[in-house]
Amino acid sequence: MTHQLPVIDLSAASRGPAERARLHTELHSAAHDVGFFQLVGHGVTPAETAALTSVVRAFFALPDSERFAISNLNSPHFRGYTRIGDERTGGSPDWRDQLDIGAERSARIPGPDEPAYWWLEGPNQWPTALPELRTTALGWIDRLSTVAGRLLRELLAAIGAPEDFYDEAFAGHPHLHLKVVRYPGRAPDGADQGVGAHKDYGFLTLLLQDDIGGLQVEREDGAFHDVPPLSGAFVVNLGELLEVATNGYLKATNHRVVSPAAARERFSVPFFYNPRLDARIEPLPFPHADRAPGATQDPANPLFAEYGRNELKGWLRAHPGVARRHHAALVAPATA
Ligand SMILES: O=C(O)CCC(=O)C(=O)O
Ligand SMILES: [Fe+2]
Repeated sequence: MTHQLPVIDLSAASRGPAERARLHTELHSAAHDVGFFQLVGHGVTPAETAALTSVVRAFFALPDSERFAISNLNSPHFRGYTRIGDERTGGSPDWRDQLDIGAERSARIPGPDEPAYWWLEGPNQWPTALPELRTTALGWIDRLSTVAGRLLRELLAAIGAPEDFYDEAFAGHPHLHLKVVRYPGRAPDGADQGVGAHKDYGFLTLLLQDDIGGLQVEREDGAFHDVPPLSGAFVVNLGELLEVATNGYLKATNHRVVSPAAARERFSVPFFYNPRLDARIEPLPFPHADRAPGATQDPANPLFAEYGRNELKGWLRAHPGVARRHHAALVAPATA
C-alpha cells in the first residue's frame, strides 16, 4: 500500500518566527501521529550524497574476500561486515549484508564492575582496497550528526519542551552509528525479509535510500505501508529513546524492508543519532507529558532509559554469532 509520508522542510527553522512556528506544527504532527517523515531542506547537497553513494556501491563491488576480511565476527565491538543471512530480526535471518561503522575510538574493555555496554566502543574495520570509504563515511557521520542535532532541537521545541534538554546527553562522545546496507534481491527460499520489523534503539534515524523501494512503516491502522523513495530527502524515524523520553507521547515506529525482486539490488545508508552510552534519558518536561500513554510494554523488547543498555540489547539479539564468540557470559543468562 502506498501512503506518502509527511514532508518536513528543516530550512523553515531559519526563515523567521512565522515559518518556524509552521514547521513546529507540522513536525509535531508528523512525529506524534506518524513517527516517520521525509526530511528536506537539510542542507546536505546532491554532490555530497552522490559521493557517499558511489563509495557505498564500490564497497559492495569489492571481491568477497575483501569484505570477509573485515567480518564483524573479528570484533567484540560489533564493528565490521555482516554476511547475508548472519543478522537476525524477530528470530529470522535478514537477507542483507552490511558494514557497521561508529565513531573511531579505541577499545574500552569494561572492568568487572562496569556496564557491559562499553564493549560497543572500539575501532572500526575498514577495507584496505577502498581507503576513501573511511574518510567519506566518517565525514558523513559528522555531517549528519549536525543535521540530526538541529532536527532534534526543533522537534523538542515543536512539542513545547526545552530544545536543549538532551544537549548534555550528547555532550562528549555520542554513540553515533552508520550502517551501509545492500539488499541483494530475494532469498533462495523465497522469503522476503530484507530486515524484519523492528524499532531503532536511539533518538533519531536519518536514512538515505535509493530509488528501488521496499521500506515499510507500521501505521496507526496496524498495517505496513510503503515508504516511497523521495529524491533528495532523508527518511526520518523516531527511536526507542524518544518513546522513553516522552512516556509514549512520541512512538518509536516499527518498520521493515521487503526484499527487492530477484536480481535487483537495493542500497541504503541509515545513520543513527544516539547519545553517549552512559547517558540516562530523563523524562522530558513538556505540556502533553501528563497525557502521555506510557511507553510500550513488550516483554520481548524492554525499553531501557540507560542508552547503552538499550543499544547492547539490540546488538546481542541481532548478531548472535558475535555475541556467542565474544560475549557468551552476556547472552547465557537471557537464554537460561
Ligand atoms: O534499509 C532500510 O531502508 C531500513 C534499514 C533499517 O531500518 C535499519 O537498519 O535499522
Ligand atoms: Fe531501522
